[in-house]
Amino acid sequence: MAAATSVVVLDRGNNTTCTVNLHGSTVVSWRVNNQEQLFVSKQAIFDGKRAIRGGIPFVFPQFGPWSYGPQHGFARIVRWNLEKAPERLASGDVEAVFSLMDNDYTRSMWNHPFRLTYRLILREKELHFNIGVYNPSENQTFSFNLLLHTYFKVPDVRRCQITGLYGCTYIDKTRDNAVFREVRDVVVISEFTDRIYHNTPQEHIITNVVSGRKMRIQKYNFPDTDDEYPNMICVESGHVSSPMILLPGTAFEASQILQVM
Ligand SMILES: O=P(O)(O)OC[C@H]1O[C@H](O)[C@H](O)[C@@H](O)[C@@H]1O
Repeated sequence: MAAATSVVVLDRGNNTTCTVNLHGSTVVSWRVNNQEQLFVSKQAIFDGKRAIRGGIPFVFPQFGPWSYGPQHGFARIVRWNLEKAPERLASGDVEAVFSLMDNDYTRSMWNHPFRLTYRLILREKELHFNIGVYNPSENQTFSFNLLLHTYFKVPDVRRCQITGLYGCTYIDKTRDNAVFREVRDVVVISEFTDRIYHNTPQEHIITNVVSGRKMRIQKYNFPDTDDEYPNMICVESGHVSSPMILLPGTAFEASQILQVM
């Protein structure tokens, strides 16, 4: 188990909490009225080294296998800083900010200065994620992938439907990365599925998550959606099918809102 000091809890009251492990700034729990919304594998290892299997791992600067470092990059396996401890806003919502900068370890794989900020706001039935990527270099451009690898807890993935994928092309990783076009208005998952959908709209709804409710995903600057199966459902907002290029001295922002409906 990670040391207590590695875990930051945003507590909105009414048994609505969000727990973040500083290892990877991984959201490991989001409870709404005491109902856990996220899946964490029973086999998840909290050794401060490996990626936490479940919750919301932060994928940066690479999505997928990487010749210079670990799969899905380093952000999910390094310790982040708590930039701003959880604080109650006037609205009653609770905000916390996490950050990560380059160091010798990140430079050994990816030789760029960078600064990531990850701002979370816990509302009554929502969790907001605001990500900033900054390139402080004076002359070097870098490119990256970014993805929030969200594992939703579901009673039975075969009963979930996902909206917002109609007409999108996708890469099917279970079929040698062949490219198809989605023809269904709502996608149901009846077998192991691992796909990247391109240019997805800003909103998806997943039906039949915990307590038979719906989950709304709204996203900004995340043009891709990845989904996956066994006894949970991963619907991930990402910028992965083409690299995001960041010029010196500029910043990129992306955000996601999860809402229990
Ligand atoms: O096992 P991990 O490195 O955490 O990756 C978990 C999964 O991430 C993404 O969803 C990929 O599309 C999958 O192919 C991969 O299995």
